[in-house]
Amino acid sequence: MSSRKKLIAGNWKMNKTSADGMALAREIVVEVGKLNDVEVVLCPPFTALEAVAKEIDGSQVKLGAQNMHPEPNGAFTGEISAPMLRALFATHVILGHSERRAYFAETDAFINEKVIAGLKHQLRPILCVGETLAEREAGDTLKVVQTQLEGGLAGTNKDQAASLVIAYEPVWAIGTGKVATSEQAQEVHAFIRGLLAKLYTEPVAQRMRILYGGSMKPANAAELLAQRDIDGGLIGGASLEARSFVELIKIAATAQ
Ligand SMILES: O=C(CO)COP(=O)(O)O
Repeated sequence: MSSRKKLIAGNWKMNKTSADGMALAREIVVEVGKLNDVEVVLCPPFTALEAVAKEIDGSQVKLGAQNMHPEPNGAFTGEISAPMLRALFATHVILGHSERRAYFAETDAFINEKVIAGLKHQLRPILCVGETLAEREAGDTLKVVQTQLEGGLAGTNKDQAASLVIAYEPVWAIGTGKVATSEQAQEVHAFIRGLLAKLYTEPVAQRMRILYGGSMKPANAAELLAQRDIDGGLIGGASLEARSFVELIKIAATAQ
């Protein structure tokens, strides 16, 4: 049993207009907006942030973005900064998602700049790490995760660690319906916690949340969330409908 409160974050990716996002957020707030046993974060696309912020106002549900630029402002056409997100009452930001790494060539060094900037502006980064299928089959899973984690967290200290969330998302399990087994996930989560203990300290690492992401849904959530080092989920597909997302939140609320 752990004292860490479970966290369920919905990564809507490039889905939902602001009107659709409002409707979804409203349903979620009605169902779980007062729940205290689990932390809930909605991460809509930038264009729906303001509308969703209004819907969740006054509830326990929190707001996150899916990406940001490390600079606070300037000539970076098409980008969004940490102060802009803070102005819309975002508290979290997903950084280093495998889709950003794969399709937008984000490197660990660039992701690290974003992590540092997010912390500087009082945003909680949800740093994503995870191996591809080829890397897993080559036996490189832990090496890849270590490189991404140490690269992404470079220059952070143990006081900042309290604001950080880590998400282990094996690339081969994202959007594929192929969920990692609870043993596969727990092995990597325990490894990550060990690395966090080395980077910060053991007590700090014990307080940090490590989420699992990759085809998590109501049918497989209870077993994953029962693992000692799995502290919640970063949910893609199953966060796009109120019914499955609310069910996941309720499962997390009762998981030990
Ligand atoms: O990438 C994910 C969350 O960030 C996981 O996506 P799926 O839940 O659709 O597999």
